[in-house]
Amino acid sequence: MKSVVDLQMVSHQFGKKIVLSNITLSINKGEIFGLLGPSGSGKTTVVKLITGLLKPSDGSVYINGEKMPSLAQMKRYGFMAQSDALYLELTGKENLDFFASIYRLNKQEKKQRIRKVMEMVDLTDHIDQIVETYSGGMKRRLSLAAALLHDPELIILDEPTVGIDPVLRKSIWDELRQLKDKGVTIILTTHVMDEAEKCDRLAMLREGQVIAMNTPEKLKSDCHATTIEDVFLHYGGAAQ
Ligand SMILES: Nc1ncnc2c1ncn2[C@@H]1O[C@H](COP(=O)(O)OP(=O)(O)OP(=O)(O)O)[C@@H](O)[C@H]1O
Repeated sequence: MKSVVDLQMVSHQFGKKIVLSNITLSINKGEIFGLLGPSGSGKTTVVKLITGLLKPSDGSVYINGEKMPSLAQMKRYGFMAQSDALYLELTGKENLDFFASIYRLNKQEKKQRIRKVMEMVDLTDHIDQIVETYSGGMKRRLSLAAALLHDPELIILDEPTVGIDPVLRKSIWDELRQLKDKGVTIILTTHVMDEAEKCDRLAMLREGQVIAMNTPEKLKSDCHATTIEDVFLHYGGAAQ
């Protein structure tokens, strides 16, 4: 299977504090790969290393075989950070117009893609509303729309469904699965167990180390657990 993202013996520290230790993993094309772990376990740091926004203290990160940070690769993926990077004084549409210009979409593509992604996140009715007046969940959804805008082949989402109600969360998962079926690779972080179950493969993080990595089914059967939460407890993780 072709890998899209590779981490080779990656460690990271902030000052003297070691936050990731010796992580090696490969994420395949068309896979929904979840990073699961309690708060502070290092999920966001892994995501920042994959995006190239942070350089590992040790080891290497590759996207499509290119060592990160690679500007060419950074232009290609879609990234949704944990905190929304939006212009609050602009409308939803104006925000997406701005991102479309960064991605250099032409006028026609811009129009089509903005309509499509706003439908995907159910914000069509709020497209001309000033973002400052959006709820927290609406801002999350607009950030997701921005990450999907240029139809990327790799999507990296840090806690994408925090603050999003269960009905919309389900429809966002349906969209993510459709993208996966088209061959899009999706990496996401979560500490929601039922969301972790929906991933093709999971890496469980605890204190900066991968304590287990496999499909949710295999993780459960290997330790005779019925839930992902039990798997986490089995490997010594703390439930969230
Ligand atoms: N810029 C920084 N400087 C110092 N320490 C940091 C910095 N960023 C993160 N850390 C520390 O690194 C560790 C891992 O943080 P990280 O944000 O990757 O965890 P996380 O699993 O994503 O947590 P959460 O689920 O709460 O977002 C934590 O102990 C955090 O305090």
